[in-house]
Amino acid sequence: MPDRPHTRPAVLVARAIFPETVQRLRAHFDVEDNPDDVEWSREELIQRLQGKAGALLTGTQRIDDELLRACPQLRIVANMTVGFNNFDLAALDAHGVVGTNTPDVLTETTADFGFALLLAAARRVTESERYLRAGCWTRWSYDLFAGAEVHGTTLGILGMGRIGQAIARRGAHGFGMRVLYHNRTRLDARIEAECRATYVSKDELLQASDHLVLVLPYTPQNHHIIGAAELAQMKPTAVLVNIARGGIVDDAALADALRTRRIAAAGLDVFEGEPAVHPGLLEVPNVVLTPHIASATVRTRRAMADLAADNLIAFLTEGRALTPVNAPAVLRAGS
Ligand SMILES: O=CC(=O)O
Repeated sequence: MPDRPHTRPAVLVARAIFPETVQRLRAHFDVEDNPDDVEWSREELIQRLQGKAGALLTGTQRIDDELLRACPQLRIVANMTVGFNNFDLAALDAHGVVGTNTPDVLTETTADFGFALLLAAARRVTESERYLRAGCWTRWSYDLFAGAEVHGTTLGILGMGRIGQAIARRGAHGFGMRVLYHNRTRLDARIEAECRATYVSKDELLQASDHLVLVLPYTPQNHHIIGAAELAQMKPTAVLVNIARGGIVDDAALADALRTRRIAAAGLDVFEGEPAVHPGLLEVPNVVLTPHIASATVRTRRAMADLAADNLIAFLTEGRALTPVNAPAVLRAGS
């Protein structure tokens, strides 16, 4: 009997990423990539996924029952993000498809950025830079862009996973802050001690924090977990930082709270419906706005791309994903 021709698995890289990472994938797979970073419609994505066993994604492509039905050869979807709210996990499980994310490699970098936003918003960095660039700075005055203190204040953290803990360590050990946190489950005493963080109820967190950083995953339960009622509980001098996901904050309510100075300022890296930004947020001066870049250092983005690629390689060549987010009882058969 003639040997069956050896076919390599085919994978799709849905967005432009580091060429070196694509090269690494080409050593194992037939790769279709998107070097020009064309914005594919969902229909086009589904069409390009035909015959593909794996896909490297960037967290914005919705992977659900409809897509998985239409792509019966797909066995693994590898996000180049730690968040995976683009995956319908029940659908992945039902179709025997593994999803992966990129935890750990971005933890410290993202925590740095949380602090960058907190400091920038509290100390009015971007607002004062706009003033200077506009040629408005004519002389020193005692209250020019006087902002809120950060060191020695009370830092609240909503969502105490890996990134939340890295922020707590920066606050407690670097800025001498008292750290409060609220999380779905309380951390064990060793981690609390290491982060010097105290568990409190959500209401206490909102009321007692001088500044509040949001680092929780987006789930239906967390939709608008910070809305008008929660903002009303915060101190009027507080700064709110969102490096989690759009949709966790009700952006319309936040724009209103910033406009009326219900809270002092905000630093936002993620938005409901991004890349669109609520017009009310664009109108107020007391908010620092960045385009979803909390993990964007060159080294970290390389590590994220590499980990997503390593997940595809490990799973499609050896049958084990490195950082899976689900464990389907039955896996889709390989082709
Ligand atoms: O938002 C970015 C990520 O989830 O990694």
